[in-house]
This record gives sequence, C-alpha cells and structure tokens, in this order.
Amino acid sequence: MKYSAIVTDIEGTTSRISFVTEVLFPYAARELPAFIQTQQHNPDVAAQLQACRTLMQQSDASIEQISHQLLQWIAADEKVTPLKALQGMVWQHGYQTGAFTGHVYDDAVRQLQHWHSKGVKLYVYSSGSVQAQQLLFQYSDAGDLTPLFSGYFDTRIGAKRDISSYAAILQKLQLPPKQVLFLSDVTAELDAAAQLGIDTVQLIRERQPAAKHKTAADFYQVAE
Ligand SMILES: CSCCC(=O)C(=O)COP(=O)(O)O
Ligand SMILES: [Mg+2]
Repeated sequence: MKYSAIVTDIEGTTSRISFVTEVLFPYAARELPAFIQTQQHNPDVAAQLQACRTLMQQSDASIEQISHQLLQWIAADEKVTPLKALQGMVWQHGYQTGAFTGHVYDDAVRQLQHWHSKGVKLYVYSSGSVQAQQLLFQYSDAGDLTPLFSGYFDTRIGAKRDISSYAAILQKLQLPPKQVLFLSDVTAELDAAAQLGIDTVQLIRERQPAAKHKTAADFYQVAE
C-alpha cells in the first residue's frame, strides 16, 4: 500500500445511498420539528438555530419558520452546516434506541480493517456532521468501527466540491498529496481533490462511471 492515509466519503462510498435518503433523512424530517421545539434552549441547539436564522437572513425567524426551512433543506438535500449538525443530534436518538443501524458495505468494513491493520491512517470526509459520521460507524451493522478511524472532517472544513477543503485536510494530515487517497462516488468531489495532486478512486456502486477517475465497484478493487 503506497498511501499513508485514505480519506473516504460515506454516502455512496462506504454506505448505501438509500440508507441516507430512505432511512436517515426521513427520520430527521419526522423528528426535527419536535426536537428543536423542545430543545431550543439547549446551548448546542440554540447555536445551530441562530446559524439557521443567519442563513435564512431572518434574524427573528420563529421555531416554526426554522422547522419549515429545515424540512425544505432536507427535501433539497442541501449540505448546510446547521442542518447537518441538527440532523446528527436527532439521529443519535435513533441509533441509541435501535430504530436503525448504520449501513456500511461488507467490502468496506473488511478493507478498512485491512488497511488499518497495515498502518494506513483512515479518515472520513462527509457532508454529514462529525457527530453523524461517528454515530454511523459506532452503530454500524458490523458493530463499532470507530477504532479504525484517525479523524473525521465535515462541512466545517469546507464544501466537498471546493479545492480549498482538500488543501485544509492535507494541512491537518500533515502529508503530501501523493501519500493520500480520496474515495468518493461523486465526480466533482474527486475533481477537487485531484486538482491538488491527491490520488482518487471513484466508487461506482449505484451510479454510472464518469470515466475521468480510476473506478472501483467495491473497496476490494480500490487497493491492496
Ligand atoms: C454521516 S451520515 C449522513 C450523511 C449525510 O447527511 C450526507 O449529507 C451525506 O453526505 P456525503 O458527503 O457522505 O455524501
Ligand atoms: Mg458520496
């Protein structure tokens, strides 16, 4: 293995897209309105509600108006940081009560374990909040996978299609680009990483290949 670190996306890469779109997002849409109503004075929740008001450019937006906006963002799959933070908080209850477990493809579990055993540092970069990422891997179908990971990045480091996000990640990893492999299903994300000289592999699990990047149907095909 020629890489010191592998950074992986979640949705469409380690995990099935439908787990996110048909399990996680509907759960959040169902639970978020009551959650922000009852938890609005919790400082962590209040900070995210303020961030929603800023994005809405409506400094006096009511809880009901924010709820409405959050549901619109979920429906449009907007990767906005306060939505992602609030979703993570709501999903915690879902995982802890056994409403669902985190889907991770079996090949991803096995290769992540293999790479970890070879000393490769593993990182996650997802639009889901760091809390959401940790929950998915902690409560995964295959048990607690969090010991495999050395760190997590979310939209607070930048959007996944922005080159600057990958520059910031390289800075955090303290590695040259050629020692890092980035895995994702989304061409625009891979393009951004590749612009910096980071090696890329596109996972083609449910979407059509885009031909630009090296492709893999599963994690076994990524690298030894
Ligand atoms: C961390 S699990 C929830 C995934 C999520 O909210 C999301 O928006 C998926 O984004 P990704 O960057 O993993 O494609
Ligand atoms: Mg993805």
